[in-house]
Amino acid sequence: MSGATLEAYLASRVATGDDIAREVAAVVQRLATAALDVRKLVNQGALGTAFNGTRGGSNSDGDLQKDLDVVCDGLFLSCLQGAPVACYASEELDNPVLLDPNARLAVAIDPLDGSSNIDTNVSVGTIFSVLPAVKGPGSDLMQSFLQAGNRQLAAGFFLYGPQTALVLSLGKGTEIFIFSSRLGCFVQGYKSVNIAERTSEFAINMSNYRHWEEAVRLYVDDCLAGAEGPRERDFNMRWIASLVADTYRILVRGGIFLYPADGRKGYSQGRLRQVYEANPIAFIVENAGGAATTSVTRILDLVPEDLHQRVPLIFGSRREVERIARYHVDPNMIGERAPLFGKRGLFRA
Ligand SMILES: O=P(O)(O)OC[C@H]1O[C@](O)(COP(=O)(O)O)[C@@H](O)[C@@H]1O
Ligand SMILES: [Mg+2]
Ligand SMILES: [Mg+2]
Repeated sequence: MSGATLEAYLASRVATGDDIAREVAAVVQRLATAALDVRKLVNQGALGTAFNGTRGGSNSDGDLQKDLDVVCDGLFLSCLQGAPVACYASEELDNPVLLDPNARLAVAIDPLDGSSNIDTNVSVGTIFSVLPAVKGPGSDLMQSFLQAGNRQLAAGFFLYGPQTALVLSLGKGTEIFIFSSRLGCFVQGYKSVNIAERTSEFAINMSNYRHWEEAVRLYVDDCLAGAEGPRERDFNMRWIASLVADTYRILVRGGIFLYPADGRKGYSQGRLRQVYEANPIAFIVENAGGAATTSVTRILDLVPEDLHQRVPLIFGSRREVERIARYHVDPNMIGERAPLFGKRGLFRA
């Protein structure tokens, strides 16, 4: 269904779905409307009022909050007033907010992902996850967000880049919509996304090399060794430091992304947050034929214990994700490099 507007796409999905599908579609529409307001703010750059400031505050994760982080959070929260959403959780808020106690959905958001990049005019985005709200005696708002990612009903992200895009999965495939300023709405830009199984491109923040565990270092060493190494081909590297932009690239041309745990203080579980970053990205990636793990465990099977919990995140081309798992569990992939070089060749992807 390439070329369909977001509205037509959602209507076609609602026609074959149930009531909850209709409610999810309504939420996506509202988020899309708020995203266009965010797009305007991002486009204004330093000429706008919400752009350059930092409130001097930090969110519950200790990250410095930019004014734009907080403004975007407010826009998404207010667009969900009156929507079929029971509760809202955000990177920028310590605790979830109650919206409609009778509603059946919960929405978790990273209102502005990659916000450390906004001053440098690099693409940033908004990541969202839609879950069934947990109801019942004794349940509190937090429980709706402490569900495994495999319970998600929908996930997506908006990318405010050279094109404003919406990447969306309702659980059967992943679609990319691009904002058409001519039509004033999102229009499907590609046929359903399918991440190439194999890749020769990796994305990782190389400056953390000395902090990684050995398995990650060896994997990257083997990529860097290129045609002369055990992979017998050259690898390219990209790191935008904006999860949404790195994910978009991988969806469009394949690749592998790693934000592993490392030895720095506060990074024993990596950097990215499970509920509103890793889970929605993993849902999108799996629905596009890729894989997402902590290195060995599937992200979508993990039950978060805390709203702002971090998790190591590795995702992208399926064969490459599987290969990285082997560096963590297969002794033949680790150990003395020289004698095992030939042996590791047995595992060439
Ligand atoms: O600066 P680092 O350590 O490379 O981390 C970059 C990562 O941090 C993030 O910016 C974290 O997201 P926020 O900007 O929402 O805090 C990701 O988008 C990106 O992948
Ligand atoms: Mg983020
Ligand atoms: Mg953010």
